[in-house]
Amino acid sequence: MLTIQIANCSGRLCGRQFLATAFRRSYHIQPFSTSRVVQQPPPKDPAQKAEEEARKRQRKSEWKRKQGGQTFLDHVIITVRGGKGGDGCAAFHREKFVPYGPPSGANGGRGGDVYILPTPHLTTLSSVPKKVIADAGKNGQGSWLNGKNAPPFVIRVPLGTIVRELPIDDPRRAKDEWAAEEESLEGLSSEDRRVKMREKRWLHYPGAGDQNVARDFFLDAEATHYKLERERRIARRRRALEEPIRLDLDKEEIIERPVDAPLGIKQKEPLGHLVAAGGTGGYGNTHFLTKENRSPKFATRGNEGERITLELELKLLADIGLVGMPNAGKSTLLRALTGGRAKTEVAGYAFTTLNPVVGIVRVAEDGTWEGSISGSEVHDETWLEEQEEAKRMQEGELAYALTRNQQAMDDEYLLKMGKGHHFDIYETFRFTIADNPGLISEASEDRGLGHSFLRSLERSPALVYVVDLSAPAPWEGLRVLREELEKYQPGMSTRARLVIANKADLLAGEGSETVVIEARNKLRQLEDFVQQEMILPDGRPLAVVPTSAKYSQNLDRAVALMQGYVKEAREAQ
Ligand SMILES: Nc1nc2c(ncn2[C@@H]2O[C@H](COP(=O)(O)OP(=O)(O)OP(=O)(O)O)[C@@H](O)[C@H]2O)c(=O)[nH]1
Ligand SMILES: [Mg+2]
Repeated sequence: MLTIQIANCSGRLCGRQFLATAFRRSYHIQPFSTSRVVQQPPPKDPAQKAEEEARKRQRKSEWKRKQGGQTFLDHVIITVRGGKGGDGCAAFHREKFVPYGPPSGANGGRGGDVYILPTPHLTTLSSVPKKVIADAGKNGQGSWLNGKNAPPFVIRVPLGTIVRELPIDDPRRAKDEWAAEEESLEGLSSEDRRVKMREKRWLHYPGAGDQNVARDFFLDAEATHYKLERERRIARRRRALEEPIRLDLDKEEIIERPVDAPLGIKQKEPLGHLVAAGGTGGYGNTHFLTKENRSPKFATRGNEGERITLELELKLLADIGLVGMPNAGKSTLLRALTGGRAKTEVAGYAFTTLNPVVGIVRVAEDGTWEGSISGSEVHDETWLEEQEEAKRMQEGELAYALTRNQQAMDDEYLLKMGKGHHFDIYETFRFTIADNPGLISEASEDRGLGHSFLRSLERSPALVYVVDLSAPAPWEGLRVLREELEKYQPGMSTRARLVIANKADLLAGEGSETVVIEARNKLRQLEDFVQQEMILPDGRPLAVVPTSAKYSQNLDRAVALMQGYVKEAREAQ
């Protein structure tokens, strides 16, 4: 068969291609196609696909960890600078038959302000930029056109962040704009200094510079400018000394939208707290117009924005902290307890979780908790759940699905679930619980993910150990966890109250009698170990609860115990 290969050329056909196409058409020749020659690879079987997917995810998470970008950061120092104001403009109005028009140079726009906004979905400070400079305002123009103000810059930080301004004498604090200028002028003669400072503050109409600086009118304006600047500097210093910034960002900022707001009009977004104001724009030459001087030929440049150095510290405020070896099922447990609301990755390899994640457990009067009724029964690995969801979506199953809130409002749902399950009404208690990265032996020597993330649990009143009951000797793991907690902070392990022996479902095997007896023995062995070695300061041993987080089994007891610890801790406060 005769085939003609055509070079792939986008756009119009070149001469040779045109001839080839005409030739092909007249002889009914099919174009050369690679798809007929290259064989498609055979479809992969699901097990192989799953394995590949898991490997891909693990590589990605390891890469993230090595990049250091996603590792948990709970303390940073950032320097923040408001945007510079736009320069004023020195211009005169020109028009036909008006050869000497009035001054028309307008003012510059304000530089961007910098705000700090607590954002619920963030869990670490690693995404906070270390150096923030907001945009500068636009310069003013002739024809009385003022420059545009710059947009604000919003630094997003997780809820629970404490913001402190570094004190004025702290060497880590960045210099303010005046100190920075003084440093750059060091070693210059006083005349050179004056020239440089003037250049930084003034703009002259083309060719009028020398003439301006020799005139009293300009020198008066300059003196006023310096006076205002000095006042601004004193005010700024006083504020930093008397009212340094200190924010405890533990509440989300919500802007109430009016119900009858017109459609299509942009609604206000929450900005957060102002930490550094942008510089004001410079004055155009119209500003200097007086009866005595009808044609001022100078304008001022925009002011620098405020410079400030902030110390951010993240204090996760979880009532309960989960501590366990990698893969014990901590993330699965958090997802099960929050009915899948807490977005934390679950996967079958070590160190899936890189940052602590906090979820909320809502408990009703009758002891039931939200996750037990509104979430799904099985909490599988994240990628499997995503696949399942995508499949259901494709099949159109979710087209008419009710959202969680719609469900709660649905009478049928209430009837089915019975009283006490409308959580917006019957919720009587709630507590927060933090999932953490895995802790391994010698974490204090920086093995695995180290143990610095335990800092986020320093303020948690109760800790819960999670061990894998299907492991050969779960009690060994418990010993390691306790040692690592002690190495991090002596006395920390005394806050541990409960041992969750997870993955109990794996011990059931096919359910034969011998397997069940073996499982019971193992659990008893664990309980014995805890009774002998893990004693609370008041002499009682820690409680042991076998569970299956994946299949939501026996979690009621765990929730009830946790609730008790949190209540106790709150009462003791
Ligand atoms: N059979 C069974 N498997 C479970 C259970 N809980 C968790 N798993 C599985 O155990 C593996 C690890 O679960 P994760 O929840 O990611 O464990 P983790 O403790 O958060 O692990 P790291 O984040 O790496 O410290 C996953 O494959 C889960 O599906 C359980 O109760 N039963
Ligand atoms: Mg995890």
